[in-house]
Amino acid sequence: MAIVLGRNRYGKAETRLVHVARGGDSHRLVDLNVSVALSGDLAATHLRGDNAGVLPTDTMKNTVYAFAREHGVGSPEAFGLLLARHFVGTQPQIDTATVSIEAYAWERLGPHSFRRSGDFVRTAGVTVGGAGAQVVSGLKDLVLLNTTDSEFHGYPRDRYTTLPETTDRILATAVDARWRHLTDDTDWDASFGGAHNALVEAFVDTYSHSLQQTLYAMGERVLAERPELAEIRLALPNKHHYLADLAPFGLDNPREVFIAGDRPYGLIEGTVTRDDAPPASAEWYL
Ligand SMILES: O=c1[nH]c(=O)c2[nH]c(=O)[nH]c2[nH]1
Repeated sequence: MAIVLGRNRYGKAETRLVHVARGGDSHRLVDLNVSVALSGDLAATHLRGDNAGVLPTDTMKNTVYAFAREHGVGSPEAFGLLLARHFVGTQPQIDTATVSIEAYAWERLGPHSFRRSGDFVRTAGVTVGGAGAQVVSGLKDLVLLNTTDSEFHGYPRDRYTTLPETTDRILATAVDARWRHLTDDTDWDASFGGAHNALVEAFVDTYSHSLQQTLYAMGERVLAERPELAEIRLALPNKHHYLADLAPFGLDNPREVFIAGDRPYGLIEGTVTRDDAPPASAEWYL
């Protein structure tokens, strides 16, 4: 029996970068949270404390800020590709770089004035390694709700089942979705906008018999409308809304008054794929 070093990676997590592009009268604002993770031949530091191959995580943080000045910051996908290629290209002991970015939206109020608009966070995950570059775009915390057109019944019952069947309920979720691109060269912002719209439209349009059915419809719509995408993964918490019992007060409740549940919540997760899509070249998590 031997004890050996397993998979490992390291990097600087959550470097907060705000970039102001001052060209012209109207400024542009980009607000990112950038995490870098590098892996490769890192056995020496783990086994002997030999740091000859350990680019400091402090340097990774500095690189994020320096690249923002030297190259500007466009889409999170493009900025992630630039950074990931830099680390793999300049550090021979590093074979794979993953850059994960959260982008916070700011709505323009004037030429140099903005309001943080927080109805979702855009995400990008770039992995550059031996198999090339893999780009995963996504969003999280997009809260959607339908006040009707949602049923849930026909499920198995056992001695612990108390849930009443319903043909009319509120369906609400906070969308966490990631989608994998077929190439590393796309109009990232147009692609993101199209995928976001497809997700929302499918949620609105789907008459739902389960959140699972809605999940598939959302994924299917994104892949149908975005040929540049291979696969989408969704995690949809079922944000339960319970009909309040107003009978003790002599009141009826024709599906008007609800208790918004916090926890526990159902968590519905699934992947929708193009069956002819090439497999992912790197692991990616939702
Ligand atoms: O859309 C739903 N899917 C479930 O799997 C489930 N389970 C549950 O209790 N309520 C619901 N709703």
